Amino acid sequence: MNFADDSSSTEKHIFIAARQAMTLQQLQRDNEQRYREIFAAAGLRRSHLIFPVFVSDRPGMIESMPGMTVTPIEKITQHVQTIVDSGILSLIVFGIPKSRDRIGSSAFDRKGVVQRAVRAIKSSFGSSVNVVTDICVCQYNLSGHCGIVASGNKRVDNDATLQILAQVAASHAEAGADVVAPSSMMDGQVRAIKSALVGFFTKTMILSYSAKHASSLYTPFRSAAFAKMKPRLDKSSYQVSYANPRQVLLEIETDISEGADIVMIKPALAYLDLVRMVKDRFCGHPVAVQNVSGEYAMIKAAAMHNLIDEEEWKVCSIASIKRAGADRIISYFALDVSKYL
Ligand SMILES: NCc1[nH]cc(CCC(=O)O)c1CC(=O)O
Repeated sequence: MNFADDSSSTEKHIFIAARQAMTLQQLQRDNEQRYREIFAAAGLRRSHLIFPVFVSDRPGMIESMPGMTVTPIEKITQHVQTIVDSGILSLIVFGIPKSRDRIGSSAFDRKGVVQRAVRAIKSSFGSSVNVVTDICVCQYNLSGHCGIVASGNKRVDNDATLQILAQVAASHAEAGADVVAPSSMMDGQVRAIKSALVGFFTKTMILSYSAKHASSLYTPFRSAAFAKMKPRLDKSSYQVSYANPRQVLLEIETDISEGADIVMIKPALAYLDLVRMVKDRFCGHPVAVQNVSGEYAMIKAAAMHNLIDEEEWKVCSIASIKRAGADRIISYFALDVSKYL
């Protein structure tokens, strides 16, 4: 085509539009290539990723986490199929029960929401899907704390909670969970769960949320899971302080000695030095990292305001978690980024 001054302006516009379209396509291809290279350089594979699944009897969108949904039990198989189709074969199940009581008894009910979901997933997918379940009572009890609050005072009763956590873990293992993941930060939680599993569910692994820091970054999760309750509960009496990295090492050491197959550090991004430290100190013991709801929401919110490039930050943050040494990464972005792997 000749674009000397005498050519019509329509022709010029068509040419410019075509060039822009090509550039965009090209740009997308270049970016895709760049994201693939970032992941390859970090050594990330799909098998490192674990995708979170919220199950409930009441479905819905999660307002605080745009793009995330709560899946009703009857649609769980369909939902897991989309995850499997993306090549992600591990998921972690979070339950949102219908009702709460003082001790969180729906958490260990054989017909509880997580137990039913795990049975459904396992009966459709068998061993081709690796199912991790979150073991805690905060979604199930009246206080919203991760332990049972003794009647009469406001304190979490660590030892009374251990028995309940053991029951929850056994009920999940019985339903078919491959990995149980205690997230309540009660002292002795791994030992209590191990003794409930031993002799019955010998293949069930324990992924302990060993170093779960007290953080406002769980707020979007809590807004989803705690409905009308205060999403900003102070859990600092049992979760780790950011000011105390030595405590992280002690928690990890204790959990490994109690039998944790995998230990976890969370949140992810401001804690990656600890991941490396733990990998080095504990002879490469498997470490998982949870890229939490607030980390997801920060990227989503900034991108919605056109302040950052969402795709680039999903990719770079996940790559950095891998580079720090994480063997497993639980992330709400897992499904989105799987196309670059
Ligand atoms: N104890 C349950 C649990 N398991 C994981 C998260 C947070 C996960 C996230 O923010 O993505 C929580 C909430 C909490 O501790 O208050």
